[in-house]
Amino acid sequence: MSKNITVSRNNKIVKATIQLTGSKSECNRALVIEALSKDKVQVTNISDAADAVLLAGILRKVVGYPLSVIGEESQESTTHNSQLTTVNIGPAGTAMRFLTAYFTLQNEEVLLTGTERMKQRPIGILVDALRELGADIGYAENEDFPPLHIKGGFEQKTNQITIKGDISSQYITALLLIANSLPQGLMLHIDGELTSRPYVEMTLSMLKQAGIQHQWNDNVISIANQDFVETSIWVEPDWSAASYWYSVAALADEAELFLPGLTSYSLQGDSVITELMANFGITSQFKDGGVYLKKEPKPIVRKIFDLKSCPDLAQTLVVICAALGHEATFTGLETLKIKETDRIAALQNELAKMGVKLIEKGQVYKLDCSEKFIPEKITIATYEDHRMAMAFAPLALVIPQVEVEEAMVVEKSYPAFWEDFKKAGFEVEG
Ligand SMILES: O=C(O)C1=C[C@@H](OP(=O)(O)O)[C@@H](O)[C@H](O)C1
Ligand SMILES: C=C(OP(=O)(O)O)C(=O)O
Repeated sequence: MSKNITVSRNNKIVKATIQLTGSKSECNRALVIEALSKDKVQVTNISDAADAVLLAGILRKVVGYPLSVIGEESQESTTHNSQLTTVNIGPAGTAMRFLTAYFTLQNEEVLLTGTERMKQRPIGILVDALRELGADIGYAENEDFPPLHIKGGFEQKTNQITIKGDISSQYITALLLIANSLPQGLMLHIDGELTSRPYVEMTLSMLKQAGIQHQWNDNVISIANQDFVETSIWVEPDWSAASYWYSVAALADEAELFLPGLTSYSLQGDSVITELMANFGITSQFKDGGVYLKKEPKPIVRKIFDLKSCPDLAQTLVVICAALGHEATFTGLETLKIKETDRIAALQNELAKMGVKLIEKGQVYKLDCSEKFIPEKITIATYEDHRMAMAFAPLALVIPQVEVEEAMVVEKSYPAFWEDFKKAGFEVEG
């Protein structure tokens, strides 16, 4: 595939069945659980998401893993110390955070690194918590940021940890995933508001599937030292990926889509897309082991969307509203600036190409479509962010040509995205 692809479409009636890959969030938790359980727990329906394939490669110690993750290049760069293994997790935020905790328990010395962007994504809160437990972690470049130098295996000093909840739930998940393997277990006090809460609930549910019990009272989550049970964990299809099909449905004149494998009782908080998109006339009917999306046009009334529990849906929703000229207000977007890119700035830059403004007023963001126009062609920069590519691609239903730069970024969570777009009748060139 060339770097850029151009998407277009000669009709606005979309009918397709799309089989989505496994959730990268569920899969990455399951892989860490599998590794810590010493294979008592087996993961099935592993996601094709590059972040998950990458983590599976590291945890299952696949030699010669692609993307030179634990390949020769990175190992050569660490010859100054033969004890030190370099593990490069590329752009995978969950892998970075989960492995930081995981490697503190292994009798290994590891340099945990990632892309240039990963080196700008803060991790100090998690490192501080692990150090309080007794772990030996150093910063190889800048204080509070990857790469990290982890000397694994430590004597636990305490089981009481207080951690800020409003920066990233991934720090909390990372600690919870290792909690039952700690000799004294863990009592985690969450300080302040918990962001991305459904992801913490997902972690606890998956631990439960693996036999690990917990208590959650007010802001304290406790997990005692206990053993995993023999079981297998099946990874559900990815609801965040499904959101782009809701977007397609919202921008089409007529849409009938079937997404097999998705259920209404998902562990993924992003399944809330069904409720959010009901506001845009998209119905979700669960039957035949999947979900049917149908468009039943109706006026859009809802003006305020709080996305604190589902930050990965922000780009999808903001772009849908921009395309429809619906001047909505968004809250709960605080964490967007430290994701794959500064997603607020990226949205502002790209929406400006169709005259739409996303105006920041403290913690509230408002869309201004008063100068909106529909160009013949729009070229979208993706900032190494898969969700920029996937959120903007459905614009091909309203703009004759949508060129997406560095289109392979979709691999991070949804490698078959462009193939699936073709299946749904889009022309995808490049
Ligand atoms: O735990 C997870 O799997 C994730 C948690 C969220 O991050 P934050 O907790 O940093 O918001 C989400 O944005 C990310 O894509 C996946
Ligand atoms: C934020 C995301 O991923 P991560 O933090 O795992 O890199 C995402 O997939 O939108």
